[in-house]
Amino acid sequence: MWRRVASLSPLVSSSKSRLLNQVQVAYGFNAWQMFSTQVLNPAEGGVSDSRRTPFVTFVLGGPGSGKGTQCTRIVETFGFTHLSAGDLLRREISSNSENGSMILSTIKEGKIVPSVVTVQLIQKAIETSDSNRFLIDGFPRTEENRIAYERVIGAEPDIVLFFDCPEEEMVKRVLNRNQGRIDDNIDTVKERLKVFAELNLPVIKHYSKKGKLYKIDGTGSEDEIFERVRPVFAALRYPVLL
Ligand SMILES: Nc1ncnc2c1ncn2[C@@H]1O[C@H](COP(=O)(O)OP(=O)(O)OP(=O)(O)O)[C@@H](O)[C@H]1O
Ligand SMILES: Nc1ccn([C@@H]2O[C@H](COP(=O)(O)O)[C@@H](O)[C@H]2O)c(=O)n1
Ligand SMILES: [Mg+2]
Repeated sequence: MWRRVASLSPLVSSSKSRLLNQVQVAYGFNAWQMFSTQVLNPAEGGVSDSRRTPFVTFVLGGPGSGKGTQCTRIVETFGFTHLSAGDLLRREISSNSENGSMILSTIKEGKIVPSVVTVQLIQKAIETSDSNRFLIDGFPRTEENRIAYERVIGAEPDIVLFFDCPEEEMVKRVLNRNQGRIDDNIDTVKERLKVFAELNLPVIKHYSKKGKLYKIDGTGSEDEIFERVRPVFAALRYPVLL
């Protein structure tokens, strides 16, 4: 089960990552399936068939549309694990990783970090988590992000939330955020809005065509918005860890 993943030693855990990478490079294979059936074989006390893939929700919307705020509410009410792509990237900057300076300048400019970096961070966060239901916030930002994730993880998201909010309101929220983010300034926000329209809207359209998209009106108070989100999760059936 997923619990076993978290209890693996760092050594075994990184061997598992290497194995998944080798498998996907060599065979373009569904990495989750390989992991479940061969590394965590149910016969050896591993994950059961019904729970072998986590339930994944992508949470999308423009800068300041309220993704992070609503994810916190979903976590409190429905027990999901929140993975913010932006937070994972900011953590890389703070930990002085080899990609830190590239990530910093990309975020400052409001551009998109190469998928290979972001997908690897998400993959690691999922694999080292105890949870089997995730909110992946602020990802995928581009078609390149989406395709890289689906290739590496070997699965599509189960559902996609899109917080639809007018630009004027998003700019107001970002400029009032006051959390010391280097990208919360008018020049970067303008660029982020442009990037959102050009690169993220096609991803949203893709999932809409697939029938996976839940478009939520992102205006009004946080409570009002959450009351629009609640029925989406209340109606879901997802695996429960025993
Ligand atoms: N419904 C709302 N009304 C007013 N302010 C809000 C609302 N929802 C969130 N905010 C505030 O707006 C700011 C941006 O919200 P949040 O960080 O959740 O957006 P986000 O979509 O995650 O943005 P980003 O993509 O920049 O990370 C925060 O300061 C938050 O407290
Ligand atoms: N998939 C992603 C997500 C984020 N970024 C970069 O981080 C910035 C902040 O992201 P938030 O979700 O916290 O708003 C974003 O503007 C990008 O520069 C990314 O490259 N790829
Ligand atoms: Mg956010």
